[in-house]
Amino acid sequence: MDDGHDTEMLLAMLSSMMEGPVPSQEVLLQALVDADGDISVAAAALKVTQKKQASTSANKRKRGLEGWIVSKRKPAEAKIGSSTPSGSSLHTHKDMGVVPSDSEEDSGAAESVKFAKGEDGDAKPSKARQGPPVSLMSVLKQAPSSPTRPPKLVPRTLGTPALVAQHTPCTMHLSVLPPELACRLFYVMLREAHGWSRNKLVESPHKTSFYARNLEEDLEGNENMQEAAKYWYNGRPTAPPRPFLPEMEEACEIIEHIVNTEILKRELLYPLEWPTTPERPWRANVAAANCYTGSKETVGWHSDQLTYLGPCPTIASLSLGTTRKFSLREVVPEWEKGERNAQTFHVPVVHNSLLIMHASCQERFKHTIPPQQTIDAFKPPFPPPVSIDEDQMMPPTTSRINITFRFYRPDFAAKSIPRCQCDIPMILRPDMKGKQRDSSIVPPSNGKMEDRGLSTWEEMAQMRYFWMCYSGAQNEGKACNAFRVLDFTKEGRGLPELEEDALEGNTHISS
Ligand SMILES: O=C(O)CCC(=O)C(=O)O
Ligand SMILES: [Fe+2]
Repeated sequence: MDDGHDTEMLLAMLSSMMEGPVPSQEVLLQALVDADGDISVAAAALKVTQKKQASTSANKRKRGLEGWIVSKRKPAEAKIGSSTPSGSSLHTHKDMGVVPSDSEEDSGAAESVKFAKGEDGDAKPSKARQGPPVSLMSVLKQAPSSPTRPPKLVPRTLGTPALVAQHTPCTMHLSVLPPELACRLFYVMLREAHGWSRNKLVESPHKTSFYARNLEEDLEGNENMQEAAKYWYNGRPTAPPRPFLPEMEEACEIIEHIVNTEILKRELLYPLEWPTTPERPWRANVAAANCYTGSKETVGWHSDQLTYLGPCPTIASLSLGTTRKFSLREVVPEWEKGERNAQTFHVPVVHNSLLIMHASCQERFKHTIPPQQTIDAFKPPFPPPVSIDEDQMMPPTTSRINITFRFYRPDFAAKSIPRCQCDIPMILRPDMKGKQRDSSIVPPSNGKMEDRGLSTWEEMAQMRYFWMCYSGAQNEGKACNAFRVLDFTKEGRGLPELEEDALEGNTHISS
Protein backbone atom coordinates (compact mmCIF):
# COMPACT_ATOMS: atom_id res chain seq x y z
CA MET A 1 0.00 0.00 0.00
CA ASP A 2 2.17 2.81 -1.14
CA ASP A 3 -0.03 5.77 -1.06
CA GLY A 4 -2.93 5.04 1.15
CA HIS A 5 -2.72 7.93 3.43
CA ASP A 6 -2.46 11.11 1.49
CA THR A 7 -5.32 12.82 3.25
CA GLU A 8 -4.65 11.28 6.62
CA MET A 9 -0.97 12.00 6.36
CA LEU A 10 -1.55 15.62 5.48
CA LEU A 11 -4.07 15.98 8.31
CA ALA A 12 -1.62 14.50 10.78
CA MET A 13 1.15 16.79 9.59
CA LEU A 14 -1.14 19.80 9.68
CA SER A 15 -2.34 19.14 13.21
CA SER A 16 1.26 18.73 14.33
CA MET A 17 1.95 22.24 12.99
CA MET A 18 -0.77 23.92 15.05
CA GLU A 19 0.50 25.89 18.00
CA GLY A 20 -2.66 26.48 20.02
CA PRO A 21 -5.63 24.12 20.38
CA VAL A 22 -5.80 21.69 17.49
CA PRO A 23 -8.95 22.34 15.37
CA SER A 24 -11.33 19.47 14.60
CA GLN A 25 -10.56 17.11 11.72
CA GLU A 26 -13.36 18.78 9.74
CA VAL A 27 -11.78 22.19 10.04
CA LEU A 28 -8.31 20.84 9.25
CA LEU A 29 -9.66 19.09 6.21
CA GLN A 30 -11.43 22.17 4.91
CA ALA A 31 -8.28 24.23 5.40
CA LEU A 32 -6.35 21.66 3.38
CA VAL A 33 -8.92 21.74 0.61
CA ASP A 34 -8.88 25.54 0.54
CA ALA A 35 -5.10 25.52 0.38
CA ASP A 36 -5.18 23.00 -2.43
CA GLY A 37 -3.25 20.55 -0.30
CA ASP A 38 -0.42 22.86 0.69
CA ILE A 39 -0.02 22.29 4.41
CA SER A 40 2.03 25.42 5.04
CA VAL A 41 -0.66 27.60 3.44
CA ALA A 42 -3.35 25.68 5.35
CA ALA A 43 -1.53 26.11 8.66
CA ALA A 44 -1.06 29.84 8.13
CA ALA A 45 -4.75 30.27 7.23
CA LEU A 46 -5.84 28.32 10.29
CA LYS A 47 -3.72 30.43 12.58
CA VAL A 48 -5.28 33.61 11.20
CA THR A 49 -8.79 32.12 11.61
CA GLN A 50 -8.07 31.10 15.17
CA LYS A 51 -6.97 34.61 16.04
CA LYS A 52 -10.09 36.10 14.42
CA GLN A 53 -12.34 33.63 16.18
CA ALA A 54 -10.85 34.46 19.54
CA SER A 55 -11.77 38.12 19.10
CA THR A 56 -15.23 37.61 17.53
CA SER A 57 -16.46 35.05 20.04
CA ALA A 58 -16.49 37.75 22.71
CA ASN A 59 -18.54 40.03 20.41
CA LYS A 60 -20.98 37.25 19.53
CA ARG A 61 -22.00 36.80 23.13
CA LYS A 62 -23.17 40.43 23.15
CA ARG A 63 -25.56 40.04 20.21
CA GLY A 64 -29.32 40.24 20.75
CA LEU A 65 -32.29 38.93 18.72
CA GLU A 66 -31.40 41.14 15.76
CA GLY A 67 -28.01 39.58 15.61
CA TRP A 68 -29.47 36.10 15.90
CA ILE A 69 -31.81 36.50 12.92
CA VAL A 70 -28.93 37.50 10.66
CA SER A 71 -27.47 34.21 9.58
CA LYS A 72 -24.22 33.50 7.87
CA ARG A 73 -24.19 31.45 4.77
CA LYS A 74 -21.84 30.45 2.03
CA PRO A 75 -22.09 32.68 -1.04
CA ALA A 76 -23.56 30.63 -3.89
CA GLU A 77 -20.58 31.25 -6.14
CA ALA A 78 -17.99 30.21 -3.57
CA LYS A 79 -16.01 27.20 -4.71
CA ILE A 80 -13.66 24.88 -2.99
CA GLY A 81 -10.15 26.11 -3.50
CA SER A 82 -11.26 29.61 -4.45
CA SER A 83 -9.36 31.01 -1.52
CA THR A 84 -6.12 29.41 -2.63
CA PRO A 85 -3.53 32.12 -2.90
CA SER A 86 -2.65 32.66 -6.53
CA GLY A 87 0.59 31.11 -7.61
CA SER A 88 0.53 28.41 -4.99
CA SER A 89 -1.13 25.85 -7.18
CA LEU A 90 2.06 24.61 -8.72
CA HIS A 91 3.43 23.70 -5.36
CA THR A 92 0.62 21.77 -3.89
CA HIS A 93 -0.61 18.24 -3.42
CA LYS A 94 -3.10 18.39 -6.24
CA ASP A 95 -4.52 15.01 -5.59
CA MET A 96 -4.76 14.67 -1.90
CA GLY A 97 -7.55 12.20 -1.75
CA VAL A 98 -10.22 14.58 -0.56
CA VAL A 99 -13.01 12.86 -2.35
CA PRO A 100 -16.46 12.89 -0.85
CA SER A 101 -18.23 9.84 0.41
CA ASP A 102 -21.45 9.09 -1.40
CA SER A 103 -22.88 7.74 1.78
CA GLU A 104 -21.86 7.47 5.36
CA GLU A 105 -21.64 3.78 4.90
CA ASP A 106 -18.65 3.99 2.62
CA SER A 107 -16.57 6.49 4.52
CA GLY A 108 -13.07 5.15 5.02
CA ALA A 109 -10.60 5.96 7.74
CA ALA A 110 -9.44 9.00 5.86
CA GLU A 111 -12.97 10.31 5.74
CA SER A 112 -14.45 9.56 9.09
CA VAL A 113 -15.66 13.14 9.46
CA LYS A 114 -19.28 13.82 8.53
CA PHE A 115 -19.71 15.92 5.39
CA ALA A 116 -22.44 18.20 4.18
CA LYS A 117 -22.85 18.18 0.42
CA GLY A 118 -22.01 21.47 -1.25
CA GLU A 119 -23.57 22.85 -4.38
CA ASP A 120 -21.05 21.25 -6.65
CA GLY A 121 -21.71 17.90 -5.05
CA ASP A 122 -18.35 17.99 -3.36
CA ALA A 123 -17.91 17.34 0.31
CA LYS A 124 -17.65 20.32 2.57
CA PRO A 125 -17.41 20.19 6.28
CA SER A 126 -20.71 21.58 7.47
CA LYS A 127 -19.59 24.65 9.36
CA ALA A 128 -16.25 25.58 7.91
CA ARG A 129 -17.07 28.12 5.19
CA GLN A 130 -18.71 31.34 6.16
CA GLY A 131 -19.52 34.32 3.97
CA PRO A 132 -20.85 37.78 4.74
CA PRO A 133 -24.00 38.10 6.94
CA VAL A 134 -27.30 37.60 5.08
CA SER A 135 -30.83 38.23 6.33
CA LEU A 136 -32.49 34.99 7.30
CA MET A 137 -35.78 36.13 5.70
CA SER A 138 -34.15 36.73 2.33
CA VAL A 139 -32.72 33.22 2.43
CA LEU A 140 -36.11 31.70 3.24
CA LYS A 141 -37.76 33.49 0.30
CA GLN A 142 -35.21 32.27 -2.24
CA ALA A 143 -36.12 29.62 -4.80
CA PRO A 144 -34.34 26.31 -4.31
CA SER A 145 -30.85 26.34 -5.80
CA SER A 146 -29.97 25.16 -9.30
CA PRO A 147 -32.44 22.53 -10.57
CA THR A 148 -29.78 21.21 -12.96
CA ARG A 149 -27.52 19.87 -10.25
CA PRO A 150 -26.38 16.38 -11.29
CA PRO A 151 -28.01 13.56 -9.34
CA LYS A 152 -26.14 11.90 -6.53
CA LEU A 153 -25.54 8.28 -7.32
CA VAL A 154 -26.07 5.62 -4.71
CA PRO A 155 -23.18 3.22 -4.19
CA ARG A 156 -23.54 0.01 -6.11
CA THR A 157 -22.26 -3.44 -5.26
CA LEU A 158 -20.61 -5.30 -8.11
CA GLY A 159 -21.10 -8.92 -7.14
CA THR A 160 -19.90 -10.69 -10.27
CA PRO A 161 -16.75 -10.54 -12.41
CA ALA A 162 -18.88 -9.40 -15.36
CA LEU A 163 -20.19 -6.40 -13.41
CA VAL A 164 -16.70 -5.47 -12.20
CA ALA A 165 -15.41 -5.47 -15.79
CA GLN A 166 -18.43 -3.50 -17.00
CA HIS A 167 -18.19 -0.65 -14.50
CA THR A 168 -14.52 -0.33 -13.53
CA PRO A 169 -11.06 -0.63 -15.12
CA CYS A 170 -10.61 -3.85 -13.11
CA THR A 171 -11.19 -7.54 -13.62
CA MET A 172 -12.12 -10.02 -10.89
CA HIS A 173 -10.90 -13.61 -10.94
CA LEU A 174 -12.25 -16.17 -8.50
CA SER A 175 -10.56 -19.28 -7.02
CA VAL A 176 -7.25 -18.42 -8.64
CA LEU A 177 -4.89 -20.59 -6.61
CA PRO A 178 -5.19 -24.29 -5.81
CA PRO A 179 -7.21 -24.27 -2.54
CA GLU A 180 -4.42 -25.83 -0.50
CA LEU A 181 -1.86 -23.26 -1.68
CA ALA A 182 -4.26 -20.36 -0.99
CA CYS A 183 -4.69 -21.60 2.56
CA ARG A 184 -0.99 -22.27 3.14
CA LEU A 185 -0.08 -18.83 1.83
CA PHE A 186 -2.73 -17.32 4.11
CA TYR A 187 -1.24 -19.02 7.18
CA VAL A 188 2.36 -18.11 6.42
CA MET A 189 1.43 -14.49 5.75
CA LEU A 190 -0.57 -14.34 9.00
CA ARG A 191 2.53 -15.48 10.80
CA GLU A 192 4.70 -12.99 8.92
CA ALA A 193 2.25 -10.21 9.74
CA HIS A 194 3.20 -10.46 13.40
CA GLY A 195 6.44 -8.76 12.46
CA TRP A 196 4.98 -6.19 10.04
CA SER A 197 4.81 -2.55 10.93
CA ARG A 198 1.87 -0.33 11.69
CA ASN A 199 2.12 3.25 10.57
CA LYS A 200 2.10 5.27 13.76
CA LEU A 201 1.97 8.68 12.14
CA VAL A 202 -1.41 8.30 10.55
CA GLU A 203 -4.66 6.65 11.42
CA SER A 204 -4.93 3.94 8.84
CA PRO A 205 -4.79 1.03 11.14
CA HIS A 206 -3.56 -2.09 9.50
CA LYS A 207 -0.22 -3.82 9.13
CA THR A 208 1.91 -3.65 6.01
CA SER A 209 5.15 -4.97 4.62
CA PHE A 210 7.08 -4.99 1.38
CA TYR A 211 8.66 -7.88 -0.52
CA ALA A 212 11.15 -7.90 -3.38
CA ARG A 213 11.41 -10.87 -5.71
CA ASN A 214 14.72 -12.35 -6.64
CA LEU A 215 14.43 -12.51 -10.39
CA GLU A 216 17.43 -13.54 -12.41
CA GLU A 217 17.00 -10.76 -14.93
CA ASP A 218 16.93 -8.29 -12.07
CA LEU A 219 20.25 -9.27 -10.55
CA GLU A 220 22.04 -6.23 -11.91
CA GLY A 221 19.08 -4.03 -11.02
CA ASN A 222 18.81 -5.52 -7.58
CA GLU A 223 20.50 -2.59 -5.93
CA ASN A 224 17.98 -0.37 -7.63
CA MET A 225 15.14 -2.49 -6.35
CA GLN A 226 16.40 -2.31 -2.78
CA GLU A 227 16.61 1.45 -3.04
CA ALA A 228 13.11 1.70 -4.54
CA ALA A 229 11.71 -0.62 -1.90
CA LYS A 230 13.15 1.61 0.78
CA TYR A 231 10.76 4.37 -0.21
CA TRP A 232 7.70 2.33 -1.18
CA TYR A 233 5.59 3.47 1.72
CA ASN A 234 4.39 7.03 1.15
CA GLY A 235 7.87 8.04 0.06
CA ARG A 236 9.18 7.38 3.56
CA PRO A 237 12.27 5.29 4.20
CA THR A 238 11.33 1.91 5.65
CA ALA A 239 13.04 -1.35 6.56
CA PRO A 240 14.72 -3.21 3.67
CA PRO A 241 12.32 -5.37 1.68
CA ARG A 242 11.81 -9.00 2.63
CA PRO A 243 12.50 -11.68 0.02
CA PHE A 244 9.48 -13.45 -1.54
CA LEU A 245 8.53 -16.54 0.48
CA PRO A 246 8.39 -19.85 -1.44
CA GLU A 247 4.56 -19.78 -1.19
CA MET A 248 4.48 -16.25 -2.65
CA GLU A 249 6.68 -17.39 -5.51
CA GLU A 250 4.36 -20.32 -6.23
CA ALA A 251 1.29 -18.04 -6.18
CA CYS A 252 3.01 -15.34 -8.23
CA GLU A 253 3.71 -17.65 -11.15
CA ILE A 254 0.01 -18.54 -11.40
CA ILE A 255 -1.02 -14.91 -11.02
CA GLU A 256 1.39 -13.71 -13.71
CA HIS A 257 -0.22 -16.08 -16.15
CA ILE A 258 -3.69 -14.63 -15.44
CA VAL A 259 -2.41 -11.06 -15.60
CA ASN A 260 -0.68 -11.54 -18.95
CA THR A 261 -3.74 -13.19 -20.46
CA GLU A 262 -5.85 -10.23 -19.34
CA ILE A 263 -3.41 -7.55 -20.51
CA LEU A 264 -3.13 -9.10 -23.94
CA LYS A 265 -6.93 -9.31 -24.21
CA ARG A 266 -7.09 -5.55 -24.00
CA GLU A 267 -7.17 -4.04 -27.41
CA LEU A 268 -5.07 -1.02 -26.81
CA LEU A 269 -2.05 0.19 -25.04
CA TYR A 270 -2.09 3.62 -23.43
CA PRO A 271 0.57 6.05 -24.65
CA LEU A 272 2.93 5.92 -21.67
CA GLU A 273 2.07 2.40 -20.57
CA TRP A 274 4.79 -0.24 -20.45
CA PRO A 275 4.28 -2.39 -23.57
CA THR A 276 3.58 -5.94 -22.47
CA THR A 277 3.90 -8.54 -25.20
CA PRO A 278 4.05 -12.34 -25.18
CA GLU A 279 7.81 -11.94 -25.63
CA ARG A 280 8.10 -9.40 -22.87
CA PRO A 281 5.45 -10.47 -20.35
CA TRP A 282 4.33 -8.63 -17.24
CA ARG A 283 6.44 -9.90 -14.34
CA ALA A 284 5.90 -8.98 -10.72
CA ASN A 285 9.21 -7.96 -9.19
CA VAL A 286 7.82 -6.61 -5.89
CA ALA A 287 4.78 -7.15 -3.69
CA ALA A 288 3.18 -5.03 -1.00
CA ALA A 289 1.32 -6.99 1.66
CA ASN A 290 -1.43 -5.82 4.00
CA CYS A 291 -3.06 -7.51 6.97
CA TYR A 292 -6.42 -6.28 8.30
CA THR A 293 -7.63 -7.82 11.54
CA GLY A 294 -11.28 -7.36 12.46
CA SER A 295 -13.83 -5.15 10.74
CA LYS A 296 -12.36 -1.80 11.73
CA GLU A 297 -8.91 -2.07 10.16
CA THR A 298 -8.91 -0.11 6.96
CA VAL A 299 -7.05 1.80 4.33
CA GLY A 300 -8.40 5.21 3.30
CA TRP A 301 -9.25 6.47 -0.19
CA HIS A 302 -6.16 6.68 -2.35
CA SER A 303 -4.62 5.81 -5.67
CA ASP A 304 -1.26 4.10 -5.69
CA GLN A 305 1.83 6.23 -6.16
CA LEU A 306 3.34 5.81 -9.59
CA THR A 307 6.94 6.63 -8.65
CA TYR A 308 8.44 3.26 -9.62
CA LEU A 309 5.42 1.79 -11.41
CA GLY A 310 5.27 4.53 -14.03
CA PRO A 311 2.08 5.63 -15.80
CA CYS A 312 -0.83 3.22 -16.36
CA PRO A 313 0.42 0.31 -14.25
CA THR A 314 -1.27 -3.06 -13.92
CA ILE A 315 -1.53 -4.15 -10.28
CA ALA A 316 -2.64 -7.65 -9.27
CA SER A 317 -4.28 -7.79 -5.85
CA LEU A 318 -4.77 -11.17 -4.16
CA SER A 319 -7.20 -11.55 -1.25
CA LEU A 320 -6.96 -14.28 1.35
CA GLY A 321 -9.08 -14.87 4.45
CA THR A 322 -12.21 -13.09 5.51
CA THR A 323 -14.25 -11.25 2.86
CA ARG A 324 -13.96 -7.46 2.89
CA LYS A 325 -15.46 -4.74 0.79
CA PHE A 326 -13.06 -3.08 -1.68
CA SER A 327 -14.53 0.20 -2.90
CA LEU A 328 -13.67 2.15 -6.01
CA ARG A 329 -14.71 5.60 -7.07
CA GLU A 330 -13.89 7.56 -10.17
CA VAL A 331 -12.36 11.01 -9.80
CA VAL A 332 -14.50 13.22 -11.98
CA PRO A 333 -12.38 15.75 -13.89
CA GLU A 334 -12.97 19.40 -13.02
CA TRP A 335 -14.85 20.30 -16.19
CA GLU A 336 -17.34 17.46 -15.76
CA LYS A 337 -18.15 18.21 -12.15
CA GLY A 338 -21.30 20.17 -12.93
CA GLU A 339 -22.44 17.39 -15.24
CA ARG A 340 -22.19 14.27 -13.15
CA ASN A 341 -21.22 12.91 -9.79
CA ALA A 342 -18.94 9.97 -9.24
CA GLN A 343 -20.41 6.64 -8.34
CA THR A 344 -18.93 4.43 -5.67
CA PHE A 345 -18.68 0.74 -6.43
CA HIS A 346 -18.27 -1.91 -3.77
CA VAL A 347 -16.57 -5.12 -4.79
CA PRO A 348 -16.61 -7.98 -2.28
CA VAL A 349 -13.10 -9.42 -2.24
CA VAL A 350 -13.41 -13.03 -1.20
CA HIS A 351 -10.78 -15.56 -0.17
CA ASN A 352 -8.58 -16.68 -3.08
CA SER A 353 -9.78 -13.98 -5.47
CA LEU A 354 -7.60 -11.78 -7.65
CA LEU A 355 -8.63 -8.25 -8.47
CA ILE A 356 -6.54 -6.82 -11.29
CA MET A 357 -6.42 -3.03 -11.40
CA HIS A 358 -5.73 -2.45 -15.07
CA ALA A 359 -3.99 0.46 -16.77
CA SER A 360 -5.76 3.81 -16.12
CA CYS A 361 -7.27 2.65 -12.82
CA GLN A 362 -4.72 4.59 -10.73
CA GLU A 363 -5.19 7.66 -12.92
CA ARG A 364 -9.00 7.68 -12.92
CA PHE A 365 -10.17 5.93 -9.76
CA LYS A 366 -9.42 5.90 -6.05
CA HIS A 367 -9.84 2.84 -3.90
CA THR A 368 -10.25 1.98 -0.24
CA ILE A 369 -10.89 -0.84 2.20
CA PRO A 370 -13.54 0.87 4.35
CA PRO A 371 -14.41 -0.09 7.92
CA GLN A 372 -17.43 -2.35 8.20
CA GLN A 373 -20.01 -2.89 10.92
CA THR A 374 -19.50 -6.64 10.78
CA ILE A 375 -17.51 -9.20 8.87
CA ASP A 376 -18.07 -12.91 8.36
CA ALA A 377 -15.86 -15.30 10.28
CA PHE A 378 -13.56 -17.09 7.87
CA LYS A 379 -13.23 -20.85 8.32
CA PRO A 380 -10.02 -21.94 6.58
CA PRO A 381 -10.68 -25.16 4.70
CA PHE A 382 -7.30 -26.61 5.74
CA PRO A 383 -5.55 -26.69 9.13
CA PRO A 384 -2.33 -24.69 9.55
CA PRO A 385 0.88 -26.49 8.53
CA VAL A 386 2.39 -28.28 11.55
CA SER A 387 5.33 -25.89 11.46
CA ILE A 388 3.03 -22.99 12.41
CA ASP A 389 1.85 -22.58 15.94
CA GLU A 390 -1.62 -20.89 16.09
CA ASP A 391 -0.32 -18.56 18.81
CA GLN A 392 2.22 -17.15 16.35
CA MET A 393 -0.49 -15.99 13.95
CA MET A 394 -2.87 -13.11 13.59
CA PRO A 395 -6.39 -14.55 14.13
CA PRO A 396 -7.32 -16.57 11.00
CA THR A 397 -11.10 -16.18 11.41
CA THR A 398 -11.23 -12.37 11.34
CA SER A 399 -8.11 -11.44 9.35
CA ARG A 400 -7.69 -10.59 5.72
CA ILE A 401 -4.36 -10.78 3.93
CA ASN A 402 -3.90 -8.79 0.76
CA ILE A 403 -0.88 -9.10 -1.50
CA THR A 404 -0.52 -6.66 -4.38
CA PHE A 405 1.92 -7.96 -6.97
CA ARG A 406 3.55 -5.13 -8.88
CA PHE A 407 5.97 -4.54 -11.71
CA TYR A 408 8.52 -1.83 -10.99
CA ARG A 409 9.52 -0.53 -14.41
CA PRO A 410 13.19 -0.42 -15.43
CA ASP A 411 12.66 3.04 -16.92
CA PHE A 412 11.51 4.26 -13.49
CA ALA A 413 14.42 2.65 -11.66
CA ALA A 414 15.38 4.20 -8.33
CA LYS A 415 18.48 5.90 -9.73
CA SER A 416 16.34 7.74 -12.28
CA ILE A 417 13.91 9.25 -9.78
CA PRO A 418 14.51 13.00 -9.30
CA ARG A 419 15.33 14.16 -5.80
CA CYS A 420 14.01 17.35 -4.30
CA GLN A 421 15.85 19.87 -2.13
CA CYS A 422 15.14 17.67 0.89
CA ASP A 423 17.31 15.09 -0.89
CA ILE A 424 14.73 12.34 -0.99
CA PRO A 425 13.14 10.82 -4.09
CA MET A 426 10.13 12.78 -5.31
CA ILE A 427 6.88 10.93 -5.84
CA LEU A 428 5.04 10.62 -9.14
CA ARG A 429 1.31 11.43 -9.23
CA PRO A 430 -1.22 11.71 -12.03
CA ASP A 431 -3.21 14.91 -12.49
CA MET A 432 -6.47 13.10 -11.71
CA LYS A 433 -8.68 16.17 -11.78
CA GLY A 434 -7.19 17.46 -15.00
CA LYS A 435 -6.11 20.76 -13.45
CA GLN A 436 -2.69 20.81 -15.09
CA ARG A 437 -3.88 19.90 -18.53
CA ASP A 438 -2.90 21.95 -21.51
CA SER A 439 -5.66 24.53 -21.93
CA SER A 440 -5.85 23.79 -25.65
CA ILE A 441 -7.12 20.29 -24.92
CA VAL A 442 -9.51 21.02 -22.07
CA PRO A 443 -13.04 20.52 -23.37
CA PRO A 444 -15.52 23.42 -23.26
CA SER A 445 -17.01 23.94 -19.82
CA ASN A 446 -20.18 22.04 -20.67
CA GLY A 447 -18.37 19.36 -22.62
CA LYS A 448 -18.48 15.84 -21.36
CA MET A 449 -15.81 13.43 -22.54
CA GLU A 450 -18.44 11.40 -24.38
CA ASP A 451 -19.82 14.48 -26.14
CA ARG A 452 -16.44 15.13 -27.64
CA GLY A 453 -16.06 11.50 -28.55
CA LEU A 454 -13.14 11.20 -26.19
CA SER A 455 -12.40 7.67 -25.22
CA THR A 456 -10.41 6.59 -22.20
CA TRP A 457 -7.47 6.24 -24.55
CA GLU A 458 -7.66 9.89 -25.48
CA GLU A 459 -8.16 10.82 -21.87
CA MET A 460 -4.98 8.94 -20.99
CA ALA A 461 -3.17 10.56 -23.91
CA GLN A 462 -3.91 13.92 -22.33
CA MET A 463 -3.10 12.87 -18.78
CA ARG A 464 -0.28 14.80 -17.16
CA TYR A 465 1.90 13.45 -14.37
CA PHE A 466 4.00 15.37 -11.94
CA TRP A 467 6.89 14.83 -9.62
CA MET A 468 6.50 16.31 -6.19
CA CYS A 469 8.31 16.51 -2.89
CA TYR A 470 6.79 14.32 -0.25
CA SER A 471 9.32 14.78 2.48
CA GLY A 472 6.68 16.35 4.72
CA ALA A 473 5.66 12.80 5.50
CA GLN A 474 8.91 12.19 7.30
CA ASN A 475 10.05 15.63 8.28
CA GLU A 476 7.34 16.99 10.59
CA GLY A 477 5.52 18.71 7.79
CA LYS A 478 8.57 20.59 6.53
CA ALA A 479 8.64 19.92 2.81
CA CYS A 480 10.42 21.91 0.12
CA ASN A 481 7.26 21.73 -2.03
CA ALA A 482 9.26 20.99 -5.17
CA PHE A 483 7.02 20.23 -8.11
CA ARG A 484 7.60 19.51 -11.75
CA VAL A 485 5.72 17.98 -14.62
CA LEU A 486 6.94 14.60 -15.86
CA ASP A 487 8.57 14.98 -19.26
CA PHE A 488 8.60 11.38 -20.43
CA THR A 489 10.73 11.94 -23.52
CA LYS A 490 13.21 14.41 -22.08
CA GLU A 491 13.73 12.21 -19.05
CA GLY A 492 14.55 9.34 -21.39
CA ARG A 493 11.78 7.03 -20.19
CA GLY A 494 10.12 4.23 -22.13
CA LEU A 495 11.66 1.22 -23.77
CA PRO A 496 15.23 1.70 -25.00
CA GLU A 497 15.01 2.49 -28.73
CA LEU A 498 16.96 -0.54 -29.90
CA GLU A 499 14.70 -2.92 -28.12
CA GLU A 500 11.65 -1.10 -29.39
CA ASP A 501 12.86 -1.42 -33.00
CA ALA A 502 13.62 -5.08 -32.57
CA LEU A 503 10.12 -5.73 -31.31
CA GLU A 504 8.29 -3.57 -33.80
CA GLY A 505 5.08 -5.20 -34.90
CA ASN A 506 4.85 -7.38 -31.84
CA THR A 507 2.99 -5.03 -29.57
CA HIS A 508 -0.75 -4.75 -29.22
CA ILE A 509 -0.58 -1.01 -29.68
CA SER A 510 -3.60 0.64 -31.18
CA SER A 511 -3.07 3.07 -34.01
O1 LIG B 1 -6.19 -4.40 0.79
C1 LIG B 1 -6.49 -4.09 -0.35
O2 LIG B 1 -7.19 -4.78 -1.08
C2 LIG B 1 -6.03 -2.76 -0.90
C3 LIG B 1 -4.61 -2.46 -0.60
C4 LIG B 1 -4.14 -1.26 -1.31
O3 LIG B 1 -4.89 -0.45 -1.75
C5 LIG B 1 -2.70 -1.06 -1.52
O4 LIG B 1 -1.89 -1.87 -1.07
O5 LIG B 1 -2.33 -0.06 -2.15
FE1 LIG C 1 -3.82 0.85 -3.15
